[in-house]
Amino acid sequence: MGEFILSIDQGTTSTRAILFDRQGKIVHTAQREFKQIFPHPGWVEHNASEIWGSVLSVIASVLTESGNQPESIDGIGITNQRETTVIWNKHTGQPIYNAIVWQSRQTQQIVDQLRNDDCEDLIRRKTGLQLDPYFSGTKVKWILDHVDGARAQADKGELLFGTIDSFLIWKLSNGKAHVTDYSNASRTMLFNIHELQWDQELCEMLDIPMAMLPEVRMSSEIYAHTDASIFFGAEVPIAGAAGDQQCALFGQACFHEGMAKNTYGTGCFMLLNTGAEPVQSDNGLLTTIAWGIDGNVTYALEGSVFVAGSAIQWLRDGLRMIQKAEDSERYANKVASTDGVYVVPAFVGLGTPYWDSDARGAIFGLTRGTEKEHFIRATVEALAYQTKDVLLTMEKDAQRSIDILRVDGGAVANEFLMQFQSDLLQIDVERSAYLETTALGAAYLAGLATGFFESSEKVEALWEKEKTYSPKMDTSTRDEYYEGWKKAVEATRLFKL
Ligand SMILES: Nc1ncnc2c1ncn2[C@@H]1O[C@H](COP(=O)(O)OP(=O)(O)O)[C@@H](O)[C@H]1O
Ligand SMILES: O=P(O)(O)OC[C@H](O)CO
Repeated sequence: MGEFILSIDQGTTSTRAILFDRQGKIVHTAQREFKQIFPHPGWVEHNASEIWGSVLSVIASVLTESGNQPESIDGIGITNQRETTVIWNKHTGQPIYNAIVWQSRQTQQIVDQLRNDDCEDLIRRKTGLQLDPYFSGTKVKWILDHVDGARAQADKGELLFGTIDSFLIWKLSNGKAHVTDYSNASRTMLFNIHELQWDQELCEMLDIPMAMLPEVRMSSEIYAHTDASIFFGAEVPIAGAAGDQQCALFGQACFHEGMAKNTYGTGCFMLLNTGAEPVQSDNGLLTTIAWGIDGNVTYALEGSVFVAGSAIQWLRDGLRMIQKAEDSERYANKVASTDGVYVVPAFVGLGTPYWDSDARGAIFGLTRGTEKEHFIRATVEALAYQTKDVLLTMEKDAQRSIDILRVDGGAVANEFLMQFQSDLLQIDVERSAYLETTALGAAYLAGLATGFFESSEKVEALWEKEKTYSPKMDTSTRDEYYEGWKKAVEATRLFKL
């Protein structure tokens, strides 16, 4: 048995490789950013070959920098930015187009057509998802429709589709396994989450040959071994995979019905474990699969905010108001409030509960006295307001109150944000001792399959809280702030070009 589990966390902005020990502690991390491609306004793409290169490079770095051999790895867990769509040639392994990223809006027309054809209800019933360009199905169709010769190749069975997990497992195993897990399949808009299989009617609706689709497996099982020629001479079991938000739920040990977490990364994603039964949402939440383990599937309700940490990146890279993401906290703390300024970062539309893909970002409440500090504070606060929108919806749909929120992701380093979040929600916000809960979740999934981790009970006992933020703001101020936010969102949605 090896000494470590290797987690590969393939996120929207960077790829990480992390070695975990038996206590779930990080032994070493390597990270690499890759290019964000914006071919047109609202489109977001990645070069899938560059992503594959980044994966190999972080694996090499984590091993060499920590002085470990590939043989010391007991198993590999993969977690990924979800919905992002790759189509590759099964003979050459070459992607036929850039990966279309989950945030991208280039399939809006396909979505509009499906809406006109009255498919929205059917899609929601079968997949638990909203009809939106966010999900993989319309992205697959777009690539097949737009890349010269792609449809003919697909019909001949020469092309494979996968979310990033699937692509990486195929690459690492040198084409031996074309698989995905239940959590990732549930984000494609092609998977029937009740029957637990690809849905022929949806595939026909989108003109997608089913032969392109990966086999759907448990989130914790050995899918294949790495090919020695690729994995530095070793054949290591690839033993776990799940979408990054589901992995964060697992890494936060939210194993029981009613437990919730919110991850503040590029976007913000709140997931509530709803147990063995799917809960249908009437208010714009997604019904999704959390994971499949030991032959059983667990469901979750999810609220998705498209722009969260990326709004902070926009302050840094687009507006050049800050030099580093962490500067946002210092500036936010320099003023006592935003003085009535609201930033609604609807850069790629609005997700839960609005699902308004035509909305675009807006700023309200500017006066001659507005300073950079107010603007920055309002942008940070927007992460918390969007989270409140989601939490209120979740409480309504799940018909239960959420009394504690476990949080993780890059932006939870921001103490101002955490306190403001607790104030706005009037509940305790618990920051996990492990900020890399996504990668940890993937490590647990892989380690449970190989026997590296003994049981989910043992894993649950490893969870540790680093800090609790409790509400301090008086309720009238909180209500006044939130009312202002709701007006700002309403006004944002009225403005359409
Ligand atoms: N101190 C901070 N305050 C606010 N946002 C932050 C801070 N540190 C990092 N971020 C944001 O967190 C995001 C990175 O988080 P991460 O969990 O690594 O995201 P992802 O997995 O989506 O790539 C970036 O968008 C960054 O702007
Ligand atoms: O890369 P992240 O962490 O922002 O996660 C992206 C989500 O999986 C998109 O659904």
